[in-house]
Amino acid sequence: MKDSDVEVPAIQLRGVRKTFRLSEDRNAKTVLALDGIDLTIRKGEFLTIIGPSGCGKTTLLRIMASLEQHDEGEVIVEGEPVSEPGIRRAMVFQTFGLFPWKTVIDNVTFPLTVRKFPADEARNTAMKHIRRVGLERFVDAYPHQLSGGMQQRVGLARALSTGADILLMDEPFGAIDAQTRELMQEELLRIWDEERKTVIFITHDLDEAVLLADRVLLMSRGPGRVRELIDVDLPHPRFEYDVRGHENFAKVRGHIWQQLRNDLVQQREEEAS
Ligand SMILES: Nc1ncnc2c1ncn2[C@@H]1O[C@H](COP(=O)(O)OP(=O)(O)OP(=O)(O)O)[C@@H](O)[C@H]1O
Repeated sequence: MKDSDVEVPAIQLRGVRKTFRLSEDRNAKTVLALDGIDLTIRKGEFLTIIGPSGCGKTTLLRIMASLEQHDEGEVIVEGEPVSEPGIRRAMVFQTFGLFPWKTVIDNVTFPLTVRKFPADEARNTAMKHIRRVGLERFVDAYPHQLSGGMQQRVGLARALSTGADILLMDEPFGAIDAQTRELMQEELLRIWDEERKTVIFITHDLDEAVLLADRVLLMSRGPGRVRELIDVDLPHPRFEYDVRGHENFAKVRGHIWQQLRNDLVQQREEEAS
């Protein structure tokens, strides 16, 4: 086998450690948010991240996006060590991250305009993705005129428009009502099925973590570490098939819940003592 036959992973983390200082003061208290994270994410993989509140999920994702600097270790994107945000990675935030003073089309074209795309090309690319998420009737609307689910569709269209092949999603459906959330999950799975982008997706929702993922990264209670990587053996395309009724769904869900529950019980006991 030649070296070129070996697929380069989308993202590799080696020994990543991150400490936060709670104020500018050199003697201020510190929080160890992540410790010794080793992780390889395959190209085209859908990885969900779940773990107790405060275990470092967002910090980990922001480090993968180079929006946060790590203290130790290496972040390698498509074979290259990185320290700054780049066009191969796009973030989608829980709070949508839209400019309230810009229309839908201007929000979606924004990252392309910043990169000096010709106006026509930026608009055509943006329109293609706005159509894809079903918002063509709302191109001239402002974010406050849209529901939460629609605003998150704009966030998704913007991330897709950048052409990034790695989507870093921080609880993107966390602020959306339960039914819209199911629709958004279907839409995301459909897009993923068509384009096979690498998706790294934080969630607090156990069902969502299992439903969407090829693999679930279960993190341990702070300082954040990789507790377990769990393969999800469920058929595709999942949006056309009710995987919630599949025996593997219950098995994987039950296993993750057991681990999370242990962490929560332990935390309660420590707080009480
Ligand atoms: N800018 C910051 N300054 C100081 N401490 C921080 C900062 N950002 C995160 N932390 C701390 O780092 C730890 C990990 O935080 P992080 O937000 O990554 O966790 P999380 O798993 O995403 O949490 P949640 O599930 O509640 O969203 C927490 O103890 C948090 O208080």
